[in-house]
Amino acid sequence: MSGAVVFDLDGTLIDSAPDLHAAGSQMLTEFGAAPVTPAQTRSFIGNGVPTLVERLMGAAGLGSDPSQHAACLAAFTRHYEASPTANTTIYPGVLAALDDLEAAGWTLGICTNKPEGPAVTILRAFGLLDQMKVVVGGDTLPVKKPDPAPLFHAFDALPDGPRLYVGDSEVDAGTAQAAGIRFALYSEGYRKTPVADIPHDHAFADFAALPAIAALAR
Ligand SMILES: O=C(O)COP(=O)(O)O
Ligand SMILES: [Mg+2]
Repeated sequence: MSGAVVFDLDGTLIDSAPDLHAAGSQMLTEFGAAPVTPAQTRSFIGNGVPTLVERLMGAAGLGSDPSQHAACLAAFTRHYEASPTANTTIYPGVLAALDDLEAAGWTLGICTNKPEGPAVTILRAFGLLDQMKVVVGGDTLPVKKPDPAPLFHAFDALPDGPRLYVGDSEVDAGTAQAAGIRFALYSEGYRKTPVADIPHDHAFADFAALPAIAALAR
C-alpha cells in the first residue's frame, strides 16, 4: 500500500526545547540581556529560528533592531549547532510508531520550521534520517509554515496516495488546512491553546495510536 506521512519535528517527534533554551540563554548572556524561563522559550518555538530569536530578544528587552537581530541570530545558531542534541529526547513511542507505519507501507518525511541543517543533524543523531525520505526545513524554500508550500514540497517528493501530516502546533494545523491535507495533532508538544481550538482531523497523546489514525486516511 502506498501513501505518505509527513511529520513536524520540534514538539512532535522530539522534545528539543531544552537545547533551544540553552542556545537562547547563551545568546542572551553574550548580549548582556536578562534570562528568560524555559517555559517562555518553549512558547516561542514553532515559527522558525529567526522568529524564536526575535521573541527571545523581545522578552529579554533587547528590542528589534535588524542588525542586532542578525547578530543575535548568528550567535544563537553558533550555540545551537555546537550542541543540538545534548538535552533533546525523542517522545515516547515515536520509534515504534515510525517502524509500524513503515511496515504498513507508508513512506515517511519531515516538514519542520527548524532550519534544514540542524534538522538533518538531529535526525541523524537519533538514527531517524534513513527513515525520512524527504526533509524540508524552515530555510529550504523562501517561505515557511504556515505557508502551505513547504508541506506540498515534502509530499511532492514522496509517493502518491493518501497523505497525513502530523504536528504539535497551531502553525502545523494552519499549514495543513491551507494545503487541504489531513492533519493529526500530537497534543503533548508545544501548542499554546486547547486541543479543541486547534483545527484537526485527529488528535492523539500517545504515539501508539498513530498507526491506526493513519490507517483511517486510506
Ligand atoms: O520553530 C522552529 O524552529 C521549530 O519548529 P517545528 O515545530 O516546525 O519543528
Ligand atoms: Mg512543532
